[in-house]
Amino acid sequence: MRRLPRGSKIVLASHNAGKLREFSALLATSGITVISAGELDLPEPEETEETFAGNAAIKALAAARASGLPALADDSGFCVAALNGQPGVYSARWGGPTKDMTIAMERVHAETGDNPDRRASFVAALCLAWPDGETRAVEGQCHGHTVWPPRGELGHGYDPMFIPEGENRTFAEMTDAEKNSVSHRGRALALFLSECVEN
Ligand SMILES: O=c1nc[nH]c2c1ncn2[C@H]1C[C@H](O)[C@@H](COP(=O)(O)OP(=O)(O)OP(=O)(O)O)O1
Ligand SMILES: [Mg+2]
Repeated sequence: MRRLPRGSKIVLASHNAGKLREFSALLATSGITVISAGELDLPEPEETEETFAGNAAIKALAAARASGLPALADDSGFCVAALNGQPGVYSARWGGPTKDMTIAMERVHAETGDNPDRRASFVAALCLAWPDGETRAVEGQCHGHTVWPPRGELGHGYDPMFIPEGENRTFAEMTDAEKNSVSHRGRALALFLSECVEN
C-alpha cells in the first residue's frame, strides 16, 4: 500500500468549515500541506452510498481526479442508539437543504422523545484517494450520550448536544484541542497518520 510522503500537498475534500478547522489543527505538525476543496472550487459530489466509508470514497475520488492531487475526505455522522443509529449517514441531510444544525438537533430530540436510552456516538470515515483511483480508508468513533437542551458555543454540527464518555462538558463546551484529543475525527486522523503517511 502506497503511503503519503512527508511534505506532500493534499486536497481536503470537504466543504464543512468546522471539519476543515479541526483538520488544520490536527495536521499542523504533520508536515502535510492542505488545500481545501473550496479553495480549488471543486464541486460537492452527491453522497449516494449507505456507509460512511462509501461516501468518503466518493468525495475523495472526485477531488483527487479533479485536482490531480491526493485527496483526503471525511464522511461522518451522529448515531443515536434510541433511533437505531440514525441520523447516521443522513446527519447533514437532517438539517434540510441549508444543513441547519439547530433543526437537525431538534429533530433528534423530538424523535428520541422520552426514551431513557441516551447513548450516542460520532463516527468519522476518512478516505485518502490518489488521482489514479487507489484508495485507503480508516475509521474513528467517539462514544458518549446526548443532552438536552444544547450547551456551548464552540464546535459545530451536533456538538452542543453530545457529551463524550468520561466528560461532563459537551463537545461545544470544549476547545478544538480538547475535542480533537478524544473525538472520532481525532482518532481517525491519528490512525491515518500512522498507517497512511511515511514516517
Ligand atoms: O465532530 C462533529 N461534531 C458535530 N457534528 C458532526 C461532527 N462530525 C460530523 N458531524 C455532523 C455534521 C454533519 O451534519 C454530518 C457530516 O456530514 P458529511 O456529509 O460528512 O459532511 P458535510 O456535508 O457537512 O461536509 P462535507 O461532506 O463537504 O465534508 O455529521
Ligand atoms: Mg456531506
